[in-house]
Amino acid sequence: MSSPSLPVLSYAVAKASPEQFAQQLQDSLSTVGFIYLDGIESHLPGWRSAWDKAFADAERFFALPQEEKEGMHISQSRHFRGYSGVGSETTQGKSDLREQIDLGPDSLPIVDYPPPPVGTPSASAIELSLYGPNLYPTTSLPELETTIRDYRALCETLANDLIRLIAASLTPQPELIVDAFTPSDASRPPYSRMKIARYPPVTDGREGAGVGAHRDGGGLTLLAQDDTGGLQVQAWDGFWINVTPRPYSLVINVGQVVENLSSGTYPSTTHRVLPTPPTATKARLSIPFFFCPPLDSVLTPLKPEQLHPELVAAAQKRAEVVSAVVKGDLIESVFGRAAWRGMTRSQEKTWRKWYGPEVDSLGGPDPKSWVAAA
Ligand SMILES: O=C(O)CCC(=O)C(=O)O
Ligand SMILES: [Fe+2]
Repeated sequence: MSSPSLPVLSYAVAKASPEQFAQQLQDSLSTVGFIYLDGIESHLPGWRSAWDKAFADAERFFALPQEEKEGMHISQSRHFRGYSGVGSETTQGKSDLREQIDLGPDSLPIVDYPPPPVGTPSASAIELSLYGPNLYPTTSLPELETTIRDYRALCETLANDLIRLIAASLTPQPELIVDAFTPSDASRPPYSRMKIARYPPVTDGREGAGVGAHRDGGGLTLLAQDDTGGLQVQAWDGFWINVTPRPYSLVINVGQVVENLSSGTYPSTTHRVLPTPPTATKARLSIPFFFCPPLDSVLTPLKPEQLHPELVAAAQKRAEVVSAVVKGDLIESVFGRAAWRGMTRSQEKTWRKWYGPEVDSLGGPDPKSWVAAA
């Protein structure tokens, strides 16, 4: 018996026949919640070379001496940008066995935090402090910055296209979804984060996952992975499906923003990354891009009468989903609140250094939302 796999959709079909593609999106996103997207290069020239460059430069970055990587450590950034070593990020309270660079839209900070005393005009919401500049290895690997910017720009183009197609597959009024991703003010861009991650072979007997079971908190995740494997998706019956690598294809899933906007029609599916085994000949590399709304975006779920009727009928017949992760742990009506909680709980040390419970009652660890990973 062959093992289950994810649906494979094609960007060429999205371009040539959007209605057929919308049907495929409905079928896959209302069930398993993850797809492969093939055929990107044909409609996004430069995709393969940007992919190759991103992975080659990622490998070079991680091969730098540890002190150089630590020189751009995330704890130096009150905007949570930069490098963190193996075991320092947590998912559901457990350390992840990967090292990574956290990146986001590269902008000037737009708020001071802690805010000036009450009554001063610039007092602002704490989650807006997620906007700020990225950290790059400017002396040891200066080309990484351009590589990341180029790769990121292609992901943005693709994600803007996909969110329109996903919106059209959900509702006759797609603008109700698309508008949530559209900034009302240029200083508050879509808060699309990105990571460059390396999962080394675990040779010291350390227990744990590459990344523990979780549901993504953003809008759409566009994941590029090398040929190692290790990503698994939890099907509705609880079984884990291996997401076998496909060269130059993205693995795409919806996060809790789209789950929320779609009133649960497209659920955010639980997934995890297994630790890279000690027998692996090299580390696994992956580059997830998390397409998100601006931090001040207010999310209004679609009402049943705004959805395509066939989706409502399908949802009524659906069985209960088995998952290792509590549902809706990052659903908030203002997107930035969820982004803040997600970021501060996975990088607690950086949160304590710059903010901490005295000034911030919203962030940090949130054990109430964890359940034991299955
Ligand atoms: O590295 C991967 O394959 C997936 C990582 C992931 O799920 C995440 O960072 O949210
Ligand atoms: Fe994820």
